[in-house]
Amino acid sequence: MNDVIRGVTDARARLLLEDYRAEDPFFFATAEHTLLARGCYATVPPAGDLVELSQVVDEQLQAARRNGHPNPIVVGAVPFDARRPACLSIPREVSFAGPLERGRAATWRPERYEVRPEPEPQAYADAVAEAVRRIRAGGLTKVVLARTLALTGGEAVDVPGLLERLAQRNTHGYTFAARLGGEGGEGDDGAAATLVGASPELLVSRRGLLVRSNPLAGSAARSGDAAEDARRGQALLGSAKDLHEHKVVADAVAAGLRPHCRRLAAPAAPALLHTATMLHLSSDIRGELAEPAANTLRLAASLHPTPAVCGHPGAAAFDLIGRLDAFDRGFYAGLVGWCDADGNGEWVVALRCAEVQGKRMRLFAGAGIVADSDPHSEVAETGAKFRTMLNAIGHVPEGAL
Ligand SMILES: C=C(O[C@@H]1C=C(C(=O)O)C=C[C@H]1O)C(=O)O
Repeated sequence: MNDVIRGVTDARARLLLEDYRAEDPFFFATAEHTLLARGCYATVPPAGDLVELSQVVDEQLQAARRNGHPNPIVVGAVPFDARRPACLSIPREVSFAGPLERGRAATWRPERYEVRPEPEPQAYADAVAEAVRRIRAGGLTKVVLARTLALTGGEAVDVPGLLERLAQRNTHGYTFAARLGGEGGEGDDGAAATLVGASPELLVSRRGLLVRSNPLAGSAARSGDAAEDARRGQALLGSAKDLHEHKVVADAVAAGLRPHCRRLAAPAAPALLHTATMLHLSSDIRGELAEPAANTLRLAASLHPTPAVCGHPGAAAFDLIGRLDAFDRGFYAGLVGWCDADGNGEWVVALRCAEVQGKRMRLFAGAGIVADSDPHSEVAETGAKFRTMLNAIGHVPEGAL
């Protein structure tokens, strides 16, 4: 078997992106490196929850190493409801390279899609209004509600092309493509689904004893004009509603990591993070792990789902999402990433993404709801969050989404 395992190779990031094919299990690009995984050495069996899954993953990685795999890593995606089966595997070969440079705008002929909001924007606004009523009645302080756009094209979506355009436009984020095989991954047309996106949000990374998380919450759409964006950024940094929405998340992440750490540093106030389409309040939280250090997926288990995608308190928010979200989140707002046999890795929150299957694509976007949220602003915010994917598809919607 060793002759088919190439292990870590050094390759230029652009070549990895050009090499990615729709049947590959995993592609992942960050501001620091690019990773392409090929083939399947082993699939990770399901586990009861994320803590158990982190143990199963570690056992599989140690076994692969004992059996001679030169560089076993686990790659893939975990659903929002982490008790449901994840889609994780150890690939046969993995290539790492440096970061991708921002690409030239490639010329391509955008596909035409029929676009259907699910639920309708007004139904989403009604769900937000209901969440605001429940928050004001007490029992919870924040819940994240989401909606989707269902797109149908004339032919199968060109996943490598879509990934390339996402990666070129989002070099500061985390661009990914994770093949969703097995349960839930095969649709009626027989094609396997792929989760494709460009997330701005790092759930957790570990390198040696260094741990990092970068929770986001509190958002504004970018305008296309630098002066106007500066004004919106200042407004966001001064907004009591958004600062509250953010603090709930930053505090929960610090509390989740602290028991694993010897030292932990969290900023007193958030900074602004710019994506190609959005502005977010961002907290860069860093720590040094206590030994024996937990592996990255175990750290993720202490954080997921954060109030950035669920709410606070977590159990009440999770329950309310089940009642008010009009669709099944599947892998949206779950985890995407990788980890190695030494416990290092990176898991990002599966946001600004779509599940692509044959001719169909489902885009997802959510927003944090607090006591003084306005339903129509949340429709606009989720509409703006769809732009990451819509821009990469080349779809210019007529009117508001
Ligand atoms: C839920 C999403 O985004 C999350 C929610 C945010 C907010 O409510 O301000 C900001 C960033 C993300 O943590 C999404 O993009 O779908």
